[in-house]
Amino acid sequence: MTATVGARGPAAEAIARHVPTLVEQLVASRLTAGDPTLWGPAAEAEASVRLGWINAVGVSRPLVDEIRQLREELAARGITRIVLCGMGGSSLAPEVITATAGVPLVVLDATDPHQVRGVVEKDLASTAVVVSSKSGSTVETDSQKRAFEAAFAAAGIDPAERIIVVTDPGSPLEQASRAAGYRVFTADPTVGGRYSALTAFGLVPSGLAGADIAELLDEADAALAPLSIDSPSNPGLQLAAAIAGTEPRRDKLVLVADGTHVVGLGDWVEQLIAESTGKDGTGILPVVVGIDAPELVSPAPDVQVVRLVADARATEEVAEGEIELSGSLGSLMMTWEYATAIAGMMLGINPFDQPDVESAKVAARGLLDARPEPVAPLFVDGGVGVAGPQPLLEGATTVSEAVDRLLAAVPADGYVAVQAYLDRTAHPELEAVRHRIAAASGRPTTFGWGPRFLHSTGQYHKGGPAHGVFLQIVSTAEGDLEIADRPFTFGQLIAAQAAGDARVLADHGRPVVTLTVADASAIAALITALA
Ligand SMILES: O=P(O)(O)OC[C@H]1O[C@H](O)[C@H](O)[C@@H](O)[C@@H]1O
Repeated sequence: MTATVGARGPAAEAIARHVPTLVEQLVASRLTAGDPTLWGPAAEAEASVRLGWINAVGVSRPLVDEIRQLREELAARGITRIVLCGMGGSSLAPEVITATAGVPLVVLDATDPHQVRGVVEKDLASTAVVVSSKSGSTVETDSQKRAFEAAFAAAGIDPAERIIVVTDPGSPLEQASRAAGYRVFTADPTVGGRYSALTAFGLVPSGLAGADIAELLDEADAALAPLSIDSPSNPGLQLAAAIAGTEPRRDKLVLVADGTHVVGLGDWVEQLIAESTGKDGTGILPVVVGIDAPELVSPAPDVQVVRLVADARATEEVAEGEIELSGSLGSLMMTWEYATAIAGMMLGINPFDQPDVESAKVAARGLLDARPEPVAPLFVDGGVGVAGPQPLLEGATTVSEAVDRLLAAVPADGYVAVQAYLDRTAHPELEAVRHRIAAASGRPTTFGWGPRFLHSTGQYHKGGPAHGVFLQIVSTAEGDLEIADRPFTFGQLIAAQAAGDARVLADHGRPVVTLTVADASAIAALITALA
């Protein structure tokens, strides 16, 4: 089932206006041929080493058998639980692939000490760990790997029998892993992280967990021909025009699963779109919502709804102003990758870099080195510490007053970002905050778990238009976890990540309010205060 795009209203007009030009400029065939000039001279050097994803299906085929053999080998040794350590592009695709296939994969893309401990201290005897990092230097992934090495060693298990590494050739992780005797898969370095779904990064953990990766590649393969032709029927051109070509531009892309068999595609699309387009003060903000979201009730003029539906029949009845999308998972992944690259061209940005992600990493590193005393909250309400810029919070004495002040600061074309640096497996109830804030603010609201979102919407928040306001929720819960041979703990790392990102956002002139909770009762008080 190749991808089908339907649209009504401004998105349909955008398709009618832009697709003929894209066809005339031979954009689809030039992209398929790997033409690095599509994004202008400033992006050419990078684009020339970032288009490997177009050939990923063919390049990845030999992996299918290798991964199947390894899965059988592991199963023969009684290893049935697969954990994936990785951030952003190194974990979001396997999460969708395995959830859609209905096979279990434990994704650890966290630094919260409780969440890490919950994964690392469980069922070690039957566990193998995939450590995925293109760069091989991502601090979260390195720390997770160290936690597993220590846990295996403490349990008398040889880590070399359990740790499988996916990385780019020549990375520091490759060198260290080969020296340690780990099984290593290398991937094509001309594929950036968020475009790596159909490379070893998407396939190794998914295949080991039991997903049918041969079928996934078949689906993507079938999508290639329609995506490569210079024709008005090309779904990649249609989707690019619909998400980047509305006038005036609807730059908040609200993604809702409504009948699709694909589970969690929104989170993967979120990274692809936010990191690819959110830069140079422009971009498209992906907002992942549930079916009952306030954003869907009467969408604001700057909101473009994308409904992920079951099949093309549903697209015959596209709701006014919406885009509908259906297709197999493999075809949807290829289609979004094409559409994002083409949308980047239409927006005049380089869709293959992420210039503002680094700033938060640098700030976190600085805080870990300097270890400043924690800043005292302005006040505490119901066990929740409240901090934020003085003029904004002047006179506020409760959590709900502070949040009201923050929401009052959202510009007419702005958005709210809720960022929770907590154990997402233990506190899924926090996600309800998104709905309440969206309803209260009347503006699109994103919800991200930290540090996971730093590798996704984090780029847009700092590099996109300056119209976001930020609500951080951080924890000072007890029960930290050491990281072997590192001068900081998981608790110190996540605290520095939150404080570092808040600092960079504030430096960019974005208002940030930070709510600090120490235990479950403070979390409950916070949720009540936001009701
Ligand atoms: O795979 P890694 O090198 O560990 O990178 C993981 C993530 O790191 C950064 O945040 C990048 O901005 C992401 O695009 C990438 O997916």
